[in-house]
Amino acid sequence: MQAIKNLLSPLSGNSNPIQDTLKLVVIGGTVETARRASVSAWNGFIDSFFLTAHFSQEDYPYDCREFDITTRSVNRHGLTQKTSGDLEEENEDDEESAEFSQGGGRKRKVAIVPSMGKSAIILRITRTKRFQDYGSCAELKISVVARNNDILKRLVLEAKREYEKDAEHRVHIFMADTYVIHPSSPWSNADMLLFPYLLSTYGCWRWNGARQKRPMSSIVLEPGVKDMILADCKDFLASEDWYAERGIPFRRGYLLHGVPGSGKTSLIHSLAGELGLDIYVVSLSSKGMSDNTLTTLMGNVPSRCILLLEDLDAAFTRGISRDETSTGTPLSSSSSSSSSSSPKNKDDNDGSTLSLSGLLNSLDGVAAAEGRLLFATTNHIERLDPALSRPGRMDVWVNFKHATKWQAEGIFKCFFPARTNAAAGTSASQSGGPTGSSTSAAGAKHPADAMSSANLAESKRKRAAHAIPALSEEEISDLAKRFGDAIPENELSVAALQGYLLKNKTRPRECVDEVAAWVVSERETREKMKKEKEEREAKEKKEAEEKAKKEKEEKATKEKAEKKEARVKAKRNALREASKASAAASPTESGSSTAIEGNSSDSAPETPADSLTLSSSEAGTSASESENASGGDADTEESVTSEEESDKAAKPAGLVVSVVDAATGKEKWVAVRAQPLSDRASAVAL
Ligand SMILES: Nc1ncnc2c1ncn2[C@@H]1O[C@H](COP(=O)(O)OP(=O)(O)OP(=O)(O)O)[C@@H](O)[C@H]1O
Repeated sequence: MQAIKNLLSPLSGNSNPIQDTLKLVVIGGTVETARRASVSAWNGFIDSFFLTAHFSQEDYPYDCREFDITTRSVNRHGLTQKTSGDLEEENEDDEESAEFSQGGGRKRKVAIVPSMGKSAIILRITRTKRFQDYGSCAELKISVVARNNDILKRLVLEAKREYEKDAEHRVHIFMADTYVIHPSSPWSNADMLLFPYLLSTYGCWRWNGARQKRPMSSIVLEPGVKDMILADCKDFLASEDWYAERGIPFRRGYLLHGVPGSGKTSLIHSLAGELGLDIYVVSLSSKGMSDNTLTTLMGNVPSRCILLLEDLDAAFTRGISRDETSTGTPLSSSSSSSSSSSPKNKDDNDGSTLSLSGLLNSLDGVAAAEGRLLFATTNHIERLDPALSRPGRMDVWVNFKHATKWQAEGIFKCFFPARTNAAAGTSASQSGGPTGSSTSAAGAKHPADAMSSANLAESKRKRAAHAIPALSEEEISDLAKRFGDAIPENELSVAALQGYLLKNKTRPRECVDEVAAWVVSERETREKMKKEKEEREAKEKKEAEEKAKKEKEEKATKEKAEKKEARVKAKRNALREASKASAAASPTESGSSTAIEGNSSDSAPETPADSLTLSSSEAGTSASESENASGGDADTEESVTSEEESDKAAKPAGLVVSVVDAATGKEKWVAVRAQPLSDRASAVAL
C-alpha cells in the first residue's frame, strides 16, 4: 500500500509531466497484465474440472446445427429425464440471434441441467468463430463436469439420432472448397508449389447446410418430363449389378439446358429430396479450380449422391465479354491443357487452371467416383464442347423452355390450392412450401392435383400466416385456366410467373384480372431492357473500336519515329565514314585542305560553283534539319518526306567531308558536290 502511495504521490505534486505519464503507463500496463493473468488462471482452473468436446463446423455430421439439436436433446430426453426449460430457451435464442461477436470473439453460455443422477451437470457451451484464409468457420465446444466422457458420448449419440431424424426432411448441400491463397496469407503460389502439403486442406467438400426438401409436385414441367427423369434416376440407382456385369462404369449424367429461370436447379433439388440424396455442388469457374483439385473433389464424392456442375459453360467462356473474337466455344483439349498459356489464365490471374481435358478426365477418369448422378446445367448448350456432352458423360438431355400455358395453369394451382386442401392445412405455399416426400402424378395430371394427393410430412418450420382466401376447386380451376390463357406461350420464364404470383399471393382473383396488364408491362420492360442492353453494347463496341484505333495510330507513329531515328543514325554513320575516308585521303594534301577550308569561309573568294556548292555552315544546317525532322514525338509522314527531300537535295552536293582547320585545330564539315571528277587526286586538288 505504501509502495502504491509512493508511486502515486508524485502525480499529485508538481513533478515532471513526462515522468508522470510514464508512471501512469507503467501502472496501467501492470494492472491490465495482472487482470488478464488472473482471468486466464481462473479459466484454466475452471477448465481443469471440465471434459470438453470440440466440434468444428467443417466436420460432418458434427456440425453446429447438429449440436443445436444436441443441446436441445440434452434438455428433452438424454441426460435430464425432466425438462428444465432453461437450456431450451437459451438455445432458441441462440438460433434466432445466431450471431457471433465481431472479430472472431466468443460468447459463452453456461447452463445447469439436472442430471439422471442426483448431482447436477454443469454444461458449458462455447461457440467461436475462426477466420481463415478461405472464409470463416464456426466451432462449438461442449464442456461438462464429469469423471469420464460417457456423458459426452451419450450427448453425441442422442444428437446424432435427432439429427438424422430431422435430416429425413432435408437435403444436405456440400460445396467444393477450392484452394485460394488469400491476399493476406503469408503463403505465396510458389510456397504452395514447393510445399504441396500446404494445400492438403483444399479441394475438399464443405458442408453448406441442409435445405428443406422440395416436393416434386411443386415443379411444373411439361407432362411426363419429371416422371421420366425420376424413373431414370431410380432405375440407375437400382442397377449397380447390371452395370457391373457388363463392365459399364456405374455413372449417369444428365444435362439440363435451356433458358434461365425455367426450373433446372429446382428440379435437381427436388429430385435429391425425392431420392434421399445429398447434393455436392461444384462451381467450375470458382477461384483456384484446377485439374488436380477437380479430380480430387470428384474422387471424394460418396457413391450415392447428386453431383451438380452448375453453369457448365461458364468455366471456359468467362472471357467471352472481353474477347470480342471468342465464339464461346471452350478451348480445345490440346490448347487448354497447357493451362498457363490459355487466354483465360492470362486474363484472370485467380489461380484457376482448369482445362477441358482435366474436366473430362475428372468426369470419367479412373479416379472418378461411381454410383453418383451427375447433373450439369447450362444456359448455353451451343457453347459446350461436344466431348463434354457426349453419351457416357451426359446420357440424358432435357431442354427447359419458357413457360407454356399449361405450366402457367399448373403453377397457379400450386400457389392457390382449392378450399378442401387449405382447410386440411395442406395448402401448398410457394417454392419453399410444406416439405416431405410426394409421389408424382403420372402422365399429364396437373401438379397441383398431384400435390393434393401427396402425403406431405409435417413441416417443422414456422408457417407464414398468409391470409389466402379459400376458394372452391371449381373456382380455382376456372381462375387457373384464365390465368394460363392470358400467358403467352413460350415467352415468359416460369421464374417471372412465380414473381408475379408472389406479388399477388393473397389475391387470386385480382391476380387473374390483372395478369393481361402485367404481361404488357413485362413486355415493355423487356423491350426497354433489350434496348438499353443494345445501346450499352453499341457504346462499348464503339469505345473499344476507338481505343483500338488510337492504339494502332500510336503504334504506327512509334514505328515511324524508330525508323527515322535509325535512318538518321545511319546517315551520321555515313558522314563519319565519309569524314574518315576524307581524313585518310587528305593528310598529304594539307595545302588542298587549307584551300578547301579557305573556300568554305565567308571571307574567301567565291569558289567555282561546280566544285563546291555548300559551305560548312550550310551542310551543318542541312544535318541539323534532318535531325530535327527525326527527333521528337510529333513526327509525321510529312516530316519524313521533307527529310527525304532534304536528303535528295543534299545529294547533288556530293560528299560532306570533315576538314581540320590548321590554324585553329577545329574540325569543320564541308560538303563537296559529287562531280564527275576522274580521280580522287583531282577532287583533292579542288
Ligand atoms: N418449372 C418450374 N416449376 C416451378 N418453379 C419454377 C420452375 N421454373 C422456375 N421456377 C421457380 O423459379 C425460380 C428459379 O428457378 P431455378 O433456379 O430452378 O431456374 P434455373 O433454370 O436453374 O435458372 P438458371 O439457369 O438461371 O440457374 C425458383 O424459385 C423456382 O421456384
